[in-house]
Amino acid sequence: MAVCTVYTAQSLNSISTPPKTHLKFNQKQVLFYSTTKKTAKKTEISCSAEDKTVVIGLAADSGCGKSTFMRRLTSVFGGAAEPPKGGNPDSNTLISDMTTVICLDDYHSLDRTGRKEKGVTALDPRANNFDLMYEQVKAIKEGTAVEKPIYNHVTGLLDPPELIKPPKIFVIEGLHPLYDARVRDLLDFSIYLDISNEVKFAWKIQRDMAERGHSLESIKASIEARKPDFDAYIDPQKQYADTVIEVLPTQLIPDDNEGKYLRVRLIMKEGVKYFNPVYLFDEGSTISWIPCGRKLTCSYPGIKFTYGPDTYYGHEVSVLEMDGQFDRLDELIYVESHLSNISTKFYGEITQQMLKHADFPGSNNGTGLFQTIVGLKIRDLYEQLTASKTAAPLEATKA
Ligand SMILES: Nc1ncnc2c1ncn2[C@@H]1O[C@H](COP(=O)(O)OP(=O)(O)OP(=O)(O)O)[C@@H](O)[C@H]1O
Ligand SMILES: O=C(CO)[C@H](O)[C@H](O)COP(=O)(O)O
Repeated sequence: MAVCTVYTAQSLNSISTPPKTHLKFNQKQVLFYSTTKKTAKKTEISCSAEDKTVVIGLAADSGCGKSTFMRRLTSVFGGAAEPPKGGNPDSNTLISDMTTVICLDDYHSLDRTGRKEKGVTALDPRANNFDLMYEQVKAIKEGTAVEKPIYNHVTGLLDPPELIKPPKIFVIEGLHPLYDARVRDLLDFSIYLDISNEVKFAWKIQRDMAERGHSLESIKASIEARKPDFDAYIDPQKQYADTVIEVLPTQLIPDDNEGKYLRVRLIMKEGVKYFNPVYLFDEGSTISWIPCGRKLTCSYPGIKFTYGPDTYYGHEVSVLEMDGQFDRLDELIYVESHLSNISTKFYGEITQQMLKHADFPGSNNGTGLFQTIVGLKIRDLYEQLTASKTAAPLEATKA
């Protein structure tokens, strides 16, 4: 355990000005008065800065697989994610032992009627309260609980707020986690799910017709109505993401428009602290690999992996791509054993995770595979970040 030197007031009651900084030590909030150093009492205590919350941002349009990704991510950290106990049954929050996932729809400043009256969509920044989003994400990151609003998707109204306590890993998912520069700067890691229009359309039709009773025409109309704001406010966020999962129609079947087979690209930014991009065979080389053969069963149209360096919005990136789908998920171990920097804790962990959630959408293709890999990379990043934060105060004391 690191040792921290803390200057506390002799008596907290004697302090009339607001504290400069809040630090969290051994589960307790300690007020740290850097400006009152002369009069304050100097104490050395063991300090556990590992309590600090790591903040992850996941951006995507509605119906693009955020919930599915979240289920894979929270599973990597263990324990099931549940809505807050005894809270609003329409809460959008999911809590597990290590993680709390909030949906940024809760920062809509206009309810459904308000948006209709003003003629704006939920994607429009004018329908969202970024000041509050920033204040509350910052507070959580600093270890302070917040009363977060709830946007009720059933009624279309803003409900009374719910208490959110700082977890170890705080995930903010939704339309705008990377839109506001202040919120963006609070993120320790960010992901953008980039689903091409063709694929988005196929997924939305499948869900909204089967589960929500919408007609094909109304789904088409809703996608068209959102498109200008999607292009203006949501899509540009992908340039800021540390990792993008891009989902496109297959190239294995010429002019395919059935949407059954997908080409999925994992675009990983180089130079991100605590994040080493995954590679296939040889780091930095350009590789094309058709693994179908003795160890991997592939029916038509087969499977193709590619890997190599590229640039994305002016950033150096590594891109791992999978086109096609697995016939047998247990054989994924063959592919896993050829990937490096995957941040697994034991041989076959990716395959085990994929088999565990074989019923989730995308488990037989690159969407499930890459979401699982990103989950493992986030766990690794969390472990490195907390280890470094624990060590950091000791360094400060030495200085
Ligand atoms: N990887 C995938 N492969 C195939 N279909 C998928 C995949 N991911 C999601 N879908 C489809 O898209 C639908 C929406 O997925 P999900 O609920 O995870 O998205 P979401 O972004 O959380 O949506 P919303 O924000 O509207 O709640 C699912 O019901 C499923 O039909
Ligand atoms: O883009 C969305 C993100 O989930 C929703 O459409 C937005 O939050 C508005 O919700 P609703 O349609 O339930 O009023």
